[in-house]
Amino acid sequence: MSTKEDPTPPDVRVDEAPPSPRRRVGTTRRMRRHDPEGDAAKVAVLTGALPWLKEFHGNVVVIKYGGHAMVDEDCRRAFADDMVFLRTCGILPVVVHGGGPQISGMLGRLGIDSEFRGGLRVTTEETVDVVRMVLTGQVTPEVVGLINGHGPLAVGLSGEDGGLFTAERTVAVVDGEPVDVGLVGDVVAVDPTPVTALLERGKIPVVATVAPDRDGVVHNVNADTAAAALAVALGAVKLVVLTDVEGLYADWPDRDSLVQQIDAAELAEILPTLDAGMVPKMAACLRAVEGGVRRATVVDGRTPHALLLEMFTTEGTGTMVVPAATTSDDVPTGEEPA
Ligand SMILES: Nc1ncnc2c1ncn2[C@@H]1O[C@H](COP(=O)(O)OP(=O)(O)O)[C@@H](O)[C@H]1O
Ligand SMILES: CC(=O)N[C@@H](CCC(=O)OP(=O)(O)O)C(=O)O
Repeated sequence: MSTKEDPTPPDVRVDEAPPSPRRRVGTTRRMRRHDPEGDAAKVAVLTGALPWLKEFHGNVVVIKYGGHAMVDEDCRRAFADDMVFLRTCGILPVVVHGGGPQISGMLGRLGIDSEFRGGLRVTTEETVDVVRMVLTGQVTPEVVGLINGHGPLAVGLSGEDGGLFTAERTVAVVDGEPVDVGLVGDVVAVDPTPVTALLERGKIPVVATVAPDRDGVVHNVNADTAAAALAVALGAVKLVVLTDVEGLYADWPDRDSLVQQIDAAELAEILPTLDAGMVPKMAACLRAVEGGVRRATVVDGRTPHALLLEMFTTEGTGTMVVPAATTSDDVPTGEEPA
């Protein structure tokens, strides 16, 4: 059966083409198969998203966009679409990007080795120059450009701009022992004004995570760490960390041990046992929920639109960190935006 109103021919998927004007040229009327089950499924997806749209509307969501999640072209485009989707729905996305592989690539081209201890890059004065150059000169403009393919929405800034972040030199923890990793900082103060000013103007802030200490010395800040600090300072309802793995595996690398949900107390307990790569990420999720962010999730950035699936379905995807002693499933709170 066909409907005379529908402009789409049977071999064209509805989501592949924008609506076109109804064409009635000669006998070539565009038709589509009647598909009640398919239509019902689409309606269920859309209506299922409603409580989540209400939950997030008018609220800040911080998205940490990891360097490994930026590599694939389709995923990059999907990421930009998702940011614009959120903004168009009246949600306030703030992007904090990484760029670890991109920094390592540049260091390699310059003949400088990359070394990580406890998940943090050992950072000399020479290294921090390269980190700053790659993050603010290469990765930020690329992410901004991707989003701005949709229109002039994204604006790039770094922890050095407008006093956004103040860093303090930190140490890595390896086998329970503190290890000096050089000019690596933790965020000890956030002035969110540069970000909130952009949000008030309808923009999407895109943040690079180099930051000065109190003496103005620039430090290399892990992007997961910075995203958590910013999410807390902005009173975000959610932190979403896009990475190159499905989520947290309790027994890495056993693929059957993917953790769907974990509370802050349980996470604090297993944190010291995790492999180095995952430590800054899970420590960041813990910091976020302990700082008042309702949910922090680690999502597979290699799957296009995993972020939408995570945010707008009750089943979600990836690993969700919830405040301690949260026993209920993830359901919309029904609270009004802050
Ligand atoms: N328990 C674990 N669960 C999931 N991934 C882990 C775990 N332990 C170590 N990893 C590694 O951590 C990586 C993610 O960290 P990282 O490479 O720093 O990501 P990003 O660049 O997104 O910040 C995964 O690709 C995986 O190889
Ligand atoms: C101190 C430290 O390790 N800084 C990171 C900053 C970039 C980052 O965090 O990038 P991803 O999110 O892609 O890993 C680094 O130099 O690689």
